[in-house]
Amino acid sequence: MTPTPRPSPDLTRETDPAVRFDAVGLRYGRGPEILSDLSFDLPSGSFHFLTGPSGAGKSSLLRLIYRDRQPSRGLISLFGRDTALMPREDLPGLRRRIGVVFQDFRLLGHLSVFDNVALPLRVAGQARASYADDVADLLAWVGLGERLHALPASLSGGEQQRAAIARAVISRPDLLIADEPTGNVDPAMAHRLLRLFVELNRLGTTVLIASHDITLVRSLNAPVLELAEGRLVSKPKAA
Ligand SMILES: Nc1ncnc2c1ncn2[C@@H]1O[C@H](COP(=O)(O)OP(=O)(O)OP(=O)(O)O)[C@@H](O)[C@H]1O
Repeated sequence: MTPTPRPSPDLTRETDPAVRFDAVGLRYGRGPEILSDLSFDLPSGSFHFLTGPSGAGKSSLLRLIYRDRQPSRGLISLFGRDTALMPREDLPGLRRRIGVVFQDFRLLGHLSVFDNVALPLRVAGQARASYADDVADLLAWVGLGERLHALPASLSGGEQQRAAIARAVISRPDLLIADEPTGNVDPAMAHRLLRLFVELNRLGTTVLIASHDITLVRSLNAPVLELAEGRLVSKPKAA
């Protein structure tokens, strides 16, 4: 992957974890608590998997990290800052530091694959000439070199997923969170995408990958956060 500049000034102290959950709980509306007593750190520069059966709360935990939801109780810090105390106007800057691969991809339907992937760089104010080659190279790497000008609706599910991954990693975010990022691709492509995440991590990005593909999870010797019925049943000793 071709390095591109980080999108925002990094005010994080080296000792701050990228993510800290302290006794976090979440309920949707008046429903039951679907995440309970979550306490863990993702140290800056670490690589973790998040596993658990369907419905265990993986997507909900990721939603809390990118602040799509606020916890019903407990504290969440990102890059050393308590998110509950963060002014609303700081939220876009925070989100620019986080690359997200959504389970439903969320590509913009009116933009080409190229323009979807280039979006984080455009938003960060970079000129097209400075990123065009990087975007094309990355898309070729994920097997979409022939689909640069296609609209998302004309892509298969696996192709959309790969475009979504390319968009999440293109700006080398400080933190990458990915929700079942290999759910729609064959095993060979899944391992290729995993290599991309490992390379991104090697370049300094903190990575959290939610997956219930145990074969994939075991293919790396990375620490695992395991959820069952909304509780962490195992977490790495250092966390
Ligand atoms: N918007 C919502 N409103 C109410 N309940 C929700 C909402 N989203 C998720 N839930 C409930 O929260 C629980 C956890 O769901 P979540 O999608 O986080 O699990 P998951 O581990 O990601 O599952 P999967 O692997 O199937 O994606 C489930 O019981 C689900 O029904």
